[in-house]
Amino acid sequence: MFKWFNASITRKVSSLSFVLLSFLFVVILYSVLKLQKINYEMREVAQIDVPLSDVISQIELIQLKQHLLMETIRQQKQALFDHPSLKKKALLGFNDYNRSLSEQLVKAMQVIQNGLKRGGVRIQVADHQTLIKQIRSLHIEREAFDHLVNQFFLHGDTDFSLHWSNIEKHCKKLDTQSGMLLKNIDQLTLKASLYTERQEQELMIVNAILGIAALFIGTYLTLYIVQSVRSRVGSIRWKIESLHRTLGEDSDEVGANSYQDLDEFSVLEADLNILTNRLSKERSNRYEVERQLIELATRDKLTGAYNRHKWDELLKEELALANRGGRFSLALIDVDYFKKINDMHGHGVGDKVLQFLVTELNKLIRETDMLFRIGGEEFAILLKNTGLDEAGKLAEALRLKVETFNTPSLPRFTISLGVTGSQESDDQVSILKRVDMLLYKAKGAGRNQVKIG
Ligand SMILES: Nc1nc2c(ncn2[C@@H]2O[C@H](COP(=O)(O)OP(=O)(O)OP(=O)(O)O)[C@@H](O)[C@H]2O)c(=O)[nH]1
Repeated sequence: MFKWFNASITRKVSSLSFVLLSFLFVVILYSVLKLQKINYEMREVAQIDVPLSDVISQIELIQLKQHLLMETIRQQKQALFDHPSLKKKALLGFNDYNRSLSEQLVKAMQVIQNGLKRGGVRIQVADHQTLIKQIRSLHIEREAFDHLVNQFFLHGDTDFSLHWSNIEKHCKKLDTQSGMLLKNIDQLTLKASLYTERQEQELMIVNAILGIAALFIGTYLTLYIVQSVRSRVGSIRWKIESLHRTLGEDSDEVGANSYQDLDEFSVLEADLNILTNRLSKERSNRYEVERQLIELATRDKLTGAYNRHKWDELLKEELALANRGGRFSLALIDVDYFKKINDMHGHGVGDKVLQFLVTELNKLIRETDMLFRIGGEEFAILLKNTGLDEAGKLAEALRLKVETFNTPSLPRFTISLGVTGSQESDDQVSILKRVDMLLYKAKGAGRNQVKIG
């Protein structure tokens, strides 16, 4: 039982259905067996007790007729023998009585014997057997009475009183015996119907008990499952709400009253949908923030060019690739007389010059080339997979572009460039030293120049 409480909802529902179906099965099985039994008993009542009841009423009628006949003879006395028509009528009445009683007794005997033979008598077999004995003895008495009646009609005219008193005595005896037989048959019929009634009541009580037990168990288990589903759904919803609170704003979307028409699982589904949407929004926001942080960490604030940190990192990577057979070129760029620009036009204008320079350089370089600000007014371009000639041409184009630009809001200026290509066994120090030297040479040669080497 303890294990059951910890089982999954599916197992609980299955076991609940199993218990209820078992109950139903027991109720059906019990009802079928009991109804079969009742059916047999009803058949017994129909095949034995009903015909016997018919015999009872017939015998009662025969006896009534017989009493009337006896009363008539009692009044006629000796005169019976004086009138042949009266005698004949009386004789016919006795014969009819004898024949009818005999017929009914035979009929009763056959009904009981047939019932016993077919196994139809299931209730009070012994009582039925006693009935057979009583019928037999009544038969014997009836035959004896028949004999007395014959004697009466042969010798009654000579000694009416003697013969008639014998008939009266025997008739009473017959009355008593048939009365007892009728009473026994009556009781037996009553007992059989009471017994059948008891069986029906028993069936109803047992079915009611089983039904109530099934209802009780079913209701209890259903309530338990409903309660546990509701409490689990409630607990999951509470966790979702706390998660929303942890995430911050928008938490009022959960637990809204607009769920009134939905069931628990639909509400939970709706909550989860909101949470999923929120989490995916949060994830995209996080990616965006991360992207911005990376940008901030790798870009120069003033010009937007890559910063010194990124420069060191990428230069190292390119050197490693070059050492495995790749190639790249470097251009080192410095604004000529930048101090003078600052001094003459102010630091703000100097900043704008730097921003303008970066914008223009970015327009000319390729997508794979990268522009870095590596000092105050000093920049570098990393030209991936580019030979020295090509890099030299690009440097010259850059120099020319700057020299010839004409923007009214900015003072004119020039740049000097040193350009070198990656060489075997180059490292960070050697390549930087070489390109720095070239830039120095360009400066030394009068500035606004490109030195390649
Ligand atoms: N406006 C501005 N000026 C800067 C910035 N960073 C450095 N500088 C200035 O750039 C100037 C560099 O001057 P120098 O090193 O003498 O070089 P130069 O005047 O360009 O002379 P040459 O390089 O020899 O042609 C300094 O005055 C710095 O203050 C910056 O972010 N904005």
